[in-house]
Amino acid sequence: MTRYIIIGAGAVGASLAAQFHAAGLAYILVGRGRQIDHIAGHGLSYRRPDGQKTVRLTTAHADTPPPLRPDDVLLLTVKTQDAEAATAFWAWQPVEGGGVSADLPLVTFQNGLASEDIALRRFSRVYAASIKVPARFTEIGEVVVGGAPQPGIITLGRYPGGLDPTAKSIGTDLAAAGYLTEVSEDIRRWKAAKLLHNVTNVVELFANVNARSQEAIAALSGEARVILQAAGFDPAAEEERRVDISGWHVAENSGIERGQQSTWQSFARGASSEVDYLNGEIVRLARLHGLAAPFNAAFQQAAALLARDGGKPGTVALEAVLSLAMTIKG
Ligand SMILES: NC(=O)C1=CN([C@@H]2O[C@H](COP(=O)(O)OP(=O)(O)OC[C@H]3O[C@@H](n4cnc5c(N)ncnc54)[C@H](OP(=O)(O)O)[C@@H]3O)[C@@H](O)[C@H]2O)C=CC1
Ligand SMILES: CC(C)(CO)C(=O)C(=O)O
Repeated sequence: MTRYIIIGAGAVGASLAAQFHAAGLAYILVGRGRQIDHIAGHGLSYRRPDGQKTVRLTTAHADTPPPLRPDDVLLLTVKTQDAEAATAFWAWQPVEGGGVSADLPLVTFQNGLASEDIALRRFSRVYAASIKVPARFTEIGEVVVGGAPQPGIITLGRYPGGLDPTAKSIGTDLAAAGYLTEVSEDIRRWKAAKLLHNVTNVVELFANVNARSQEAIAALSGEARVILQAAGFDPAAEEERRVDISGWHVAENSGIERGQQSTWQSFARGASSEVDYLNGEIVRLARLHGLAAPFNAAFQQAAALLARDGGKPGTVALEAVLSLAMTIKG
């Protein structure tokens, strides 16, 4: 039986572990700091629209990784800025019976386009997942997932392209764990499509009036689409989905608040920022292709300064960032 090593015990990783636990799939949740100590000692408080449970998960601390087996699959659920260190560590662990973990399958769950290439530097079999899972981790020991009736939607494929029996088998297990799951031969298109949304996460960091917030969202996403297409990406369209998601929604009063997506959560927790891999990915592609991405560059810069100064969401005005965009040339 496949055993899943889930690396990162935050919003996505701890909720995956709770879903695997309920489905009877074999897994170990590996985390660090107070979060994994709390989950190991007291269980995970897991809130879903139908109620809250304390789940006693199988855990390990990142400093004392479990011995790996040949049938393990690694699920990378850290943020992109931690993917380099995490894959450097996890690639070279011994595997029972011989070999190193770089030959085990590894699935990247990050938003953005960077983590697959980071993983491919060391892992020979990389699978990418594009996930729409409204999850929240802002309090130690607690994770909320507001998707209903299923926790969320996962699209998965071999990176950079294709499908193989391992991708299909991971997809089957994710479906058994309750996710609306689809496998894709061209996962890069789904990752690019998701980035069109995630470049707008950054808007939630700034104090705004609603009208200007919509203007910022449209500018960031529109600019990202132009740059991605110029860089050769062909973002997938929602209508291409083969899995029926028409009944899926984010439940009211589920603990998932509008305007508090994953980037906001990191700033609220005082954790590091993923913005350089979201808006920064668009800026990087623009520069590679001789184009300008002033909106993504301005929001990237404003978010970086907020992080540098330890600022909380809502302490800088959105108008100031929109004005900065008008001054940026490249
Ligand atoms: N939250 C959401 O709703 C969604 C998130 N995503 C994406 O999923 C990815 C994960 O996000 P999310 O779950 O929100 O992130 P979180 O910050 O909630 O969780 C990541 C966890 O990984 C831990 N971590 C970092 N490095 C290591 C390591 N080397 N070993 C063990 N643990 C480690 C972090 O610890 P520490 O706190 O100490 O840094 C943190 O607890 C991101 O790319 C995000 O954009 C996608 C869709 C939805
Ligand atoms: C799925 C979604 C939109 C959840 O809010 C997300 O990607 C995020 O929080 O970054």
